[in-house]
This record gives sequence, C-alpha cells and structure tokens, in this order.
Amino acid sequence: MSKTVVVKHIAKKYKMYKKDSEKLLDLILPGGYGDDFYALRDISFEANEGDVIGIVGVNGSGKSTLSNIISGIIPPSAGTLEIKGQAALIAINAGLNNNLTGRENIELKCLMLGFNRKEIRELEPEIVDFADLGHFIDQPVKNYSSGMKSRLGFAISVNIDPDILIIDEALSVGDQTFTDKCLAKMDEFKERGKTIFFISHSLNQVQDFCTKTLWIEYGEVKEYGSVEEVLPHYSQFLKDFKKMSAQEQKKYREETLKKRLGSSLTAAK
Ligand SMILES: Nc1ncnc2c1ncn2[C@@H]1O[C@H](COP(=O)(O)OP(=O)(O)OP(=O)(O)O)[C@@H](O)[C@H]1O
Repeated sequence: MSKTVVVKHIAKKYKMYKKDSEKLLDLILPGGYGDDFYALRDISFEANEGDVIGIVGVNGSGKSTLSNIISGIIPPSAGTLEIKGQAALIAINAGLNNNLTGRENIELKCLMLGFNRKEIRELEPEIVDFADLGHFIDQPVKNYSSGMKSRLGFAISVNIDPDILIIDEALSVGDQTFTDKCLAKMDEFKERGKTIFFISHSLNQVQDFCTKTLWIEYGEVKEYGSVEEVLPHYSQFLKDFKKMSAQEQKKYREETLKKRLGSSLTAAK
C-alpha cells in the first residue's frame, strides 16, 4: 500500500505573551518579549492509501494545528511534510468567506483549486444539492449557523474529490440526517482507498469509522496504531483524568504546559 502522508519531526511554535503590551513591544523589538510555546513538538508518523485515522486528544493538545499543517493552511515551524495528491480540510468556518454567499463561496473555492468555469458549472449543482441549504445558498455565509457552514464546507470538500480528506470536528455541529449523509460519503471515500483524517471527541465515531488512531497529548504523539490498540488506552486515560481531583488536574495541566514552553524544550527542533 503506498504512502500518502509522511510527517517528520514537525513542530509548531507560537509566541505566548503575558500582557498585550508585551506583544506590541515584541513587534517593535522582535525577539525580546514573550515565551515560545510549542502547539506541536516533534510529531512524526506516516499514513497510507485507505487509512482512516482518528486523531484524538484532550482540548488544546494540538489536533487542529496538525490538521491545518497537513492541509497546507499553516506552515510548520520545523520538520517536513510530504503529501501525495490534493488534501482538503473540512472544519467549521475553514476557507469560507463570510461576506460572500454560499454559491459564491463554491465558485471561489473551486477557482482557487484550479477548476475552470465549465468544470465549476458542472460541479456546482452537485455541491448545492449535497449542502441542501435551500434558499440560504444565495445568502451571505455570515448569516449561516455553524451547522450550515459545516454543511457547505463538507459539500464543497467531498465533491472536489480530494485524495486526502481532513475532517476537523465538522460533524459535531451537523444534525443527525446530515451526519449520516457525511458518514456514508466518507465510507465511499474509504472504499476508494483515499486517506482520511478524522478529528473527533466522539470515541464511538472513531471506533466505528476509523482504522487507526493517532493520540496527541499536549503537542506530542502519545500513541499511533490500530484503533483496537490505541483507543482503549486513550479511553482509560480519560477515565483516569476524570477521577483526578481539580487540584491534581490543575497540576497535570501546569506540568504539561511547562513541557511546551521554549525554555524547557529539547525535543522540538
Ligand atoms: N495562533 C495561535 N497562537 C497561539 N497559540 C495557538 C494558536 N493556535 C493554537 N494555539 C495553541 O496551540 C494549542 C493547540 O491548539 P489546537 O487548536 O491545535 O488544539 P486542539 O487539540 O485542536 O483543541 P480542541 O480539542 O480544543 O479543538 C493550544 O494551546 C492553543 O491555545
């Protein structure tokens, strides 16, 4: 089975400021203010054709940062990424222009992806039909609910037929009918051997839909392997975490934050 995504030693660094004034001063005198914070540090893994990878991890662990890097929306601060084919990200709000209508967004996105006018004319009815937004398709996206934005984003991304599909929490805001329709479409992608990354806090969806699980813990790969192997470990971690007292949870968060601050880093390149 051929490799579609190869991620080597990826890190993503942001600046963390204690006060707004520090941010301003850092603009004037770059480098002198704020701490380096690693949203991701030293992430390496590979994905193959037909892999459906559930990315799990607690809030703030780095899942969206990773999905944005794989889809090319943001660059990594270090490391390399090899992608075979075209990757499309489906996330709430991703790539939609709020001032344009749904239909105009379809046209813009397709143009940006290199489709010509004729191809767009052919694709548009399929996308409009899948999104099923009624007359809202001709309303500005700023008037959409988050579920409606997700419908439009999903409809565009699956109908342009990408090789790699990255779904970041987009299903969590859809109603059941739409979620079922999306899951059916994703099954079709899976059967056609595409690579899918599925970011979700729903362990049931990961269990039912994915073949592999990538568990990210505070910017690092904690475990990567089959769903059967990794998901029970993550589930146990969540149970243990819930059992901790508020004080213990706070201590744990502080310790992991320390590991992500630049001064204490050794692994991130
Ligand atoms: N532009 C940014 N500037 C500074 N810090 C950022 C930026 N984007 C993300 N972060 C930080 O990086 C960390 C990882 O964020 P990310 O959104 O990737 O987490 P996540 O695992 O997707 O979380 P969630 O489950 O809550 O969606 C967080 O601590 C977040 O505050």
